[in-house]
Amino acid sequence: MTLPTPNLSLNVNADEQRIEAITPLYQQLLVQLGEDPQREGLLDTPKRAAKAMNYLTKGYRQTLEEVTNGAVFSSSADELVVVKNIEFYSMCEHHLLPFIGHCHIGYLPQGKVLGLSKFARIVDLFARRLQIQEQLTQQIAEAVEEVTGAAGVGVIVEAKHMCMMMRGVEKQNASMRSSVMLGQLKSSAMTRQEFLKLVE
Ligand SMILES: Nc1nc2c(ncn2[C@@H]2O[C@H](COP(=O)(O)OP(=O)(O)OP(=O)(O)O)[C@@H](O)[C@H]2O)c(=O)[nH]1
Ligand SMILES: [Zn+2]
Repeated sequence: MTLPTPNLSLNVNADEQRIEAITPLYQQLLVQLGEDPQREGLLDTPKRAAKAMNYLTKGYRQTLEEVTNGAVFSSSADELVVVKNIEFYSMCEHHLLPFIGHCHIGYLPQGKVLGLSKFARIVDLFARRLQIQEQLTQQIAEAVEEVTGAAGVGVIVEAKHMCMMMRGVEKQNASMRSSVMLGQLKSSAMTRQEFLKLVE
């Protein structure tokens, strides 16, 4: 029996086509920066940069269904579950510079739990796009709520933004913390406190 692989090859072709289209744009960028794209060290740079950018935005080409892959299990657990310190790398949509940090996710299951690794996959699904931190936080929370049907979801994201460190105000120690609380984590101060204490 032959295994069906049409989707995979379609994706590979789409990636290759995108990289091919982006490569000359990076070549132009090098020229505009005053560089010589023909010098030895830069010969493969436009293609490498295009590949890197394709990877860093791969979340646009994935869906929640794909990344969670049906790993939702029946469970009678109904106490707060917390996954802490999920690191991520994202790209600020204003400057196309990285922002880097970690994310804590808590949820109150009601009949269903999600496979542990899938929380990290959900974070990357949205982090691997052009983002602002507040939207990233909101999208992660809504996705966890959608997949688990949880009675409450809390997400905290803490990150350092290269656009604020390498340029602009050049502050090296400032970090940004954003949170989104849904359902019982929003309505019950006690549950929210429990979540905040667990991720301290
Ligand atoms: N709220 C929020 N702001 C962000 C995020 N990433 C970058 N920014 C900010 O977006 C703003 C864009 O401001 P502009 O004045 O249009 O751009 P700019 O001249 O490059 O700003 P400076 O960084 O102050 O030099 C800046 O204040 C950035 O710090 C984010 O994830 N969330
Ligand atoms: Zn920025």
